[in-house]
Amino acid sequence: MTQVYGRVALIGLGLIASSMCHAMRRAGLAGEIVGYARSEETRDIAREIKLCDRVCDSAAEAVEGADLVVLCVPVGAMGAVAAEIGPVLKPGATVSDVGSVKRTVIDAVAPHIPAGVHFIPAHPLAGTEHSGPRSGFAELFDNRFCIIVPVEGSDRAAVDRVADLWRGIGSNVDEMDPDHHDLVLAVTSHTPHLIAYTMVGVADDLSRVTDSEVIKYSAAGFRDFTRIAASDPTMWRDVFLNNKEATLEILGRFTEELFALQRAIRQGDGDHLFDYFTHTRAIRRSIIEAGQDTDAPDFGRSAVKSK
Ligand SMILES: NC(=O)c1ccc[n+]([C@@H]2O[C@H](COP(=O)([O-])OP(=O)(O)OC[C@H]3O[C@@H](n4cnc5c(N)ncnc54)[C@H](O)[C@@H]3O)[C@@H](O)[C@H]2O)c1
Ligand SMILES: O=C(O)C(=O)C[C@]1(C(=O)O)C=C[C@@H](O)C=C1
Repeated sequence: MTQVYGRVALIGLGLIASSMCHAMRRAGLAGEIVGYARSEETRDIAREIKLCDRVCDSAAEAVEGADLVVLCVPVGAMGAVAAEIGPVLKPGATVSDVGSVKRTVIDAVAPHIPAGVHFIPAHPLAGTEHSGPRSGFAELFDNRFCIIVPVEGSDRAAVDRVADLWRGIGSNVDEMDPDHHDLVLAVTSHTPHLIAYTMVGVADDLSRVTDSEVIKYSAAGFRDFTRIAASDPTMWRDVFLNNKEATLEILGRFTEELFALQRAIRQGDGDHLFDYFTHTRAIRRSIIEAGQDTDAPDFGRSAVKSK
């Protein structure tokens, strides 16, 4: 793989930035990787594990001379970081981000990007419940999507170059408009996380079932909920505060469906339950058929094909 950028600066050295470091190194996509994180502890760890070629003590120092700057901080912190680095960005450089929400990030960051610097927002659809500089791994983005969200007047060549980087990192690339991105992610990621947080909270609250019973008898479904509900609280607080409208819309629809299922259970309406579950099973099967679930065991795929 050939180099896509000379110097890449990563601001925030958590799961996503550290995975980008490993993946860029794996494919030789950057001449030099420079990093900055707000906490001294994170910077020390990054230096100790040699995550980047250089770790700087300020964001401004890290972006100096960088061809690509990627903001990898919680979405609520993007605007403040952009304000700090805006005045020292190299003319012709590109600023991108990896935030899970796009509209508010664009509104907060764009005003700080000087003329002559490109701003190309992006969102890799890959993650784990872990965070921090030690949690990253090169394969995180392999065969996942990275959605690029060009802003008005985005330079085509700059967009294509960011797309080349993400392809080099292992991802498939799509483009979307910011509001549509936020609605899609409210359905596929944000509301499901809220439901997982709630379910784990409910289990914890139920005094007739002890915590040790929940741990001991967790079947696969609940185990997945606890994994998701272990995700970083700062990141997810910021996601919900910044994707308020879309999340509330999807949550409203979710509540309506839940009430209908609740009524069907109370009234013993087996047909309603059966039809509903048949429909949702078809959705799962179409995801597997489209090859979108790389974690699904092979027997799942062949079982679908054989029907
Ligand atoms: N974790 C995921 O599953 C996932 C997936 C895709 C995108 N994202 C997005 O990527 C971004 C980073 O997430 P992550 O999982 O790598 O988080 P993380 O918690 O692992 O890392 C965040 C980093 O940002 C730093 N930071 C926090 N506040 C800061 C501030 N005000 N100024 C400077 N640095 C600050 C932290 O010190 C840390 O180094 C978020 O915007 C998140 O929405 C996360
Ligand atoms: O697999 C996980 O742990 C994730 O939650 C990753 C996940 C998702 O919902 O799919 C979470 C947030 C993102 O912005 C992108 C990906």
